[in-house]
Amino acid sequence: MNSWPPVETTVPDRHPDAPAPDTELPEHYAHCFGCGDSVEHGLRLRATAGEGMTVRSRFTVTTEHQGAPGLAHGGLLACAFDEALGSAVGHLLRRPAVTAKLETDFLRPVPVGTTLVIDAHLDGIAGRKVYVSAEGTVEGTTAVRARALFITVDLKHFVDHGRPEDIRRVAENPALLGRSIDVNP
Ligand SMILES: CCCCCCCCCCCCCCCC(=O)SCCNC(=O)CCNC(=O)[C@H](O)C(C)(C)COP(=O)(O)OP(=O)(O)OC[C@H]1O[C@@H](n2cnc3c(N)ncnc32)[C@H](O)[C@@H]1OP(=O)(O)O
Repeated sequence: MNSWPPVETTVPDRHPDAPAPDTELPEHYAHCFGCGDSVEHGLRLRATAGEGMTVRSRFTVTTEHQGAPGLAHGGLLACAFDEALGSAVGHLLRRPAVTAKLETDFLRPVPVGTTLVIDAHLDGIAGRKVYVSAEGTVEGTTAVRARALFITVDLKHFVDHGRPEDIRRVAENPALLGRSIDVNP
């Protein structure tokens, strides 16, 4: 295994306004495939702030998430980790960030009907680069591990690159962003 983080980093402080440990975290966008309740067959991850620089997420695999018969699709497992890792970065640092790199190790298949518990840890920060890793267990056995690089961005990133009609819908109804993101900070 290569050393991690791959560059010199500092361990960031938890933002003073980060949710307290044991706080259930809200969906960050109603139409997010990872956490949004409005997405019929989305992953609907649920997350809880942990101690220190950690967040625990849970993904229950349904029949809509299959790759092979009865087993979760690997791409959707990667998506669950993207969401879980991004949630840790966003909530603990209280800064918008996007995934630049995501790597996953699939150690065991994840069956339909099981709940993958994803423990994400913010490992280090170097300028705008945020390094974060996670382990996913099913009934106590490690099934997937992931590491990612997130880059912090301004809210302008989403305005500049998002589809205008979706941006307009959010501007008209900020509740679509749940309670996570203050659009007028
Ligand atoms: C507000 C409060 C929040 C509250 C709480 C909210 C909760 C919220 C939960 C959200 C949960 C969502 C979880 C899903 C998150 C997605 O799915 S995000 C969607 C997928 N990702 C994307 O669309 C990103 C697409 N890429 C980009 O837009 C641009 O490439 C980036 C990432 C913004 C970087 O571009 P840039 O700003 O021009 O910066 P750039 O100089 O290229 O890179 C910066 C540094 O990163 C390095 N870098 C960039 N890419 C890479 C790479 N792939 N590999 C290695 N190094 C890289 C560069 O080398 C550079 O390093 P240094 O020179 O500084 O040493």
